[in-house]
Amino acid sequence: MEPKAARLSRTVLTEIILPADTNYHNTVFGGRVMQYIDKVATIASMRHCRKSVVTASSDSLDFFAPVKLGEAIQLEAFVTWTHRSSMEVYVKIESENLLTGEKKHTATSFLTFVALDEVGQPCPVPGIIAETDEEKKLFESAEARFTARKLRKEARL
Ligand SMILES: CC(=O)SCCNC(=O)CCNC(=O)[C@H](O)C(C)(C)COP(=O)(O)OP(=O)(O)OC[C@H]1O[C@@H](n2cnc3c(N)ncnc32)[C@H](O)[C@@H]1OP(=O)(O)O
Repeated sequence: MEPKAARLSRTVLTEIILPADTNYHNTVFGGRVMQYIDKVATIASMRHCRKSVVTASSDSLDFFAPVKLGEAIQLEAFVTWTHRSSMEVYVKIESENLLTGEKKHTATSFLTFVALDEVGQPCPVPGIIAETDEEKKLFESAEARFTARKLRKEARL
């Protein structure tokens, strides 16, 4: 199977934060951000493998700054690395004050998706070609994160 460029999986999701998305601080619910993350990362992983996928795991989600009511939230995702059937997806999240244009780095997350065949079994996915400095840095460090996840899974059994 031919490897594919990471850029081909790049996916951007932009939303405006409305009252129904907020907590009593008038900032976005963490759970809503997690929903957006899963959505954008699902699309990125499906763009890479062109198969059905499931979310296998989500690593730690680090919030650096809140997103306020009326601001835009933008999530950018791409596949950083693959193993046999699994794909690591990196998601970078920014907020934007739509009146001033000020942008803030809000959160980052790593998730793992697994491609499934027609009978729901994990199936092979293409490798990744990392081109930009960011893609190369994440590609080179991905195997260590994969190993850490495996150890975490084994420790849970
Ligand atoms: C679309 C949605 O809404 S998804 C909703 C939420 N997600 C789900 O319901 C998924 C539930 N989990 C599952 O279906 C299964 O555990 C699967 C498909 C993720 C893995 O199935 P398993 O029987 O464990 O398969 P297997 O041991 O062969 O592993 C398959 C791959 O999954 C990876 N994997 C399995 N569990 C995890 C995990 N917790 N974290 C990261 N990767 C994992 C393995 O490393 C392996 O990767 P590789 O093929 O690249 O080496």
